[in-house]
Amino acid sequence: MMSPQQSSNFAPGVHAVSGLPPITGCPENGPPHSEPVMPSSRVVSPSLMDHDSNCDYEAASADVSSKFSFLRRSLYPVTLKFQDVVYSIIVSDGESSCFGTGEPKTSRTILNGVTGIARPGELLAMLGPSGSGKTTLLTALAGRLPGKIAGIVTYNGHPFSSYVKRKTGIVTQDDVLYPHLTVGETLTYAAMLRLPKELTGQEKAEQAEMVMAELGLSARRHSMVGGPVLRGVSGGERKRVSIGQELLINPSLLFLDEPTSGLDSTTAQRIVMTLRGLARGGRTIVMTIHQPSTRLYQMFDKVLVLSDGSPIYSGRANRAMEYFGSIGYVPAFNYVNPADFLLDLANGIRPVMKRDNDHPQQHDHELNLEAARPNDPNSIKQSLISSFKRNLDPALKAEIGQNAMSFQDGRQSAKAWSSGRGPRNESKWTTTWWDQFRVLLCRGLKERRHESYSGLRIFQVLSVSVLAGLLWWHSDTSNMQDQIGLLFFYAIFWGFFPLFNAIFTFPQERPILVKERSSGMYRLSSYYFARIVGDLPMELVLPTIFVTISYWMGGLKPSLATFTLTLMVILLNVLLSQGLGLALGAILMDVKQGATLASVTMLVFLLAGGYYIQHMPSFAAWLKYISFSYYCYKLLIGVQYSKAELYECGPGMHCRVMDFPAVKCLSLGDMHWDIAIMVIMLVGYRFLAYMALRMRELH
Ligand SMILES: Nc1ncnc2c1ncn2[C@@H]1O[C@H](COP(=O)(O)OP(=O)(O)OP(=O)(O)O)[C@@H](O)[C@H]1O
Repeated sequence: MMSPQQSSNFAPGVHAVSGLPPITGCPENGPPHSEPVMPSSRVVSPSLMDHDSNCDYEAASADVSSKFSFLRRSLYPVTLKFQDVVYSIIVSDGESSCFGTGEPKTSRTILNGVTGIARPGELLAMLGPSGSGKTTLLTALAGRLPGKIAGIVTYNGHPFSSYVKRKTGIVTQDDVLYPHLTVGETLTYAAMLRLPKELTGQEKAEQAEMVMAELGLSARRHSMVGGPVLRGVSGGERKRVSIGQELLINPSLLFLDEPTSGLDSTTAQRIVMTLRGLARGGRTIVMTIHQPSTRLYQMFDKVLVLSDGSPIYSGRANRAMEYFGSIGYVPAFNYVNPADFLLDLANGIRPVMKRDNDHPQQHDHELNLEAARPNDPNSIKQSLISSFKRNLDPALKAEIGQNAMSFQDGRQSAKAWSSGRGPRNESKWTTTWWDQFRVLLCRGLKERRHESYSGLRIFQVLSVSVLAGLLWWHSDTSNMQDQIGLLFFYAIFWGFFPLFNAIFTFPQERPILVKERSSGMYRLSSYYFARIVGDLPMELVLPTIFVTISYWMGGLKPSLATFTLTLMVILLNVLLSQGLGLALGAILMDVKQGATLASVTMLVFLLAGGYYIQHMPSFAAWLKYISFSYYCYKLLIGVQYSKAELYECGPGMHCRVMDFPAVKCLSLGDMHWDIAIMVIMLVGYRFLAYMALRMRELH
């Protein structure tokens, strides 16, 4: 256990002076804490510890570690311990009716009694077949699992806290990055958001530069990151960008979910080498990996092997083979990849017995033992799980037992940590609200520049405006119905268009928002305001172009004041419908559902807008009061025609516009009320969108 006092031995200032744990060269230069962990020393003697196999990598790791020395400043080494971690979920058992009602729910255990320890300077790899629970365990240890876990997980003897959260980096399996930003922009914006406000912008940019240089990304500084549909940098480079984003904060604990998947072996090796170097700098690094090569395996300090959510081994990587040998599982060949061997065991595949020609009697004895052992995969797994439980190192048990006590005692101190009175007395946010807003606004504008100024969008608006101008070419009051039709078209077109654009906003941004918010990068409010302010230019420029073209071509009142007021009403309508789109997107968080609901809503608003149906039955008349198109349409007519305005209602006859049937039924009154209602809707929809985002975060 490490008390706060003890752990303060690693306090940043002291650490900066004392430097990193020494890297002295092979064979002594193992991780700083190199005592054996598990399985029991009864099974594998500590004297069997073998550093030689790691020899080649130590020098390289030392090299990488020294490269990253610029990150030492605020390092706060963390010992991660976890004991008997159990995690279950409730699932429907699949025997439901085709309507999906009344599905029986059952509990499924994903993790079952997982125990282990990772100390500063160590690289712990979690191995296991697909679906064995590696990602779930990693997410749980990183404090990001939504449900409750049973068991004990401590960080320097304390439970998870907001302080630990800020010292923790997590790199997910899928790279969650903005595809249209360059590598340089991605890392620089991350630095601006994640590094403390005490550093100047220049210093933060320099930090991003250094991370780029050390991860070999400098040459790709100006390349787009790309994604599934947009070709950008390579998969390995993208992975390094993701790692770089976490390195910027100099995490004491770094979790990586399959950082090498999909990469060639050389790139994978380079990445693991980098991670090992980072670990040697005093960090605790935990990663999951599917099928490491022998070379990769040799770089791990510790491994934890999971089989169906239960551990079959947790301890030093270079002792795993001896451990399994000591409980009777020996590979058939001398030169087997340990990872392949462990994965076979985790899958319940018993290794073929190796024939020992020098000791045939011994071999026969082993064959007899072998015959007595279970053969089917489930029994083999069960036998391995039980062996692991039996052979847990007593020293570790005692150590974690102490931890359990400190966990109880630590509740108070955990509170102090999370309330900001922690070891470094830091506030919850590293940057101010305004800085977050500013950086997020700039980043959003850069990311969406292609979308905002896309030729296709501009072409769409230009072509519709010219078409409308031609269709309504110089319409005048002799064709009142046509002219009113143009005003209604404005209300509808500028209701649909922004609504459908806005619906995609939050469902599309959700993965990045979740990732960045869970790293405590910024407040939700600063993100939200940056997003809506960032959308403004394009939301306002396009309708302005549209109205300017179609208004004058369409022969509406040739008065600058009327034109300006018309434009204002349309811009208000645009902001309102955008707000509704944001709210629908945030509530449903699903593009398909959002688009369906939006089309139904807009159809209702269109029909209840006052143009098509002038005499609605009283039981449905209320619909028009919730339709913002109705208020917009009323305002456009109120702005266009004065009370005394006349139109040609027959050959040589003039009537009051206010008596025109389609206008009369709108019962135009004081326009201030319509404006007030639209403004209330505008604020209400946006507030609703914000609240929906907040609620989503809680679930
Ligand atoms: N929220 C969930 N709902 C349903 N099943 C879940 C959930 N979370 C995890 N599981 C299940 O738990 C098991 C472990 O999942 P996990 O992603 O941790 O495995 P893994 O070892 O990381 O797999 P892989 O190597 O394929 O990524 C899987 O069978 C998965 O389907």
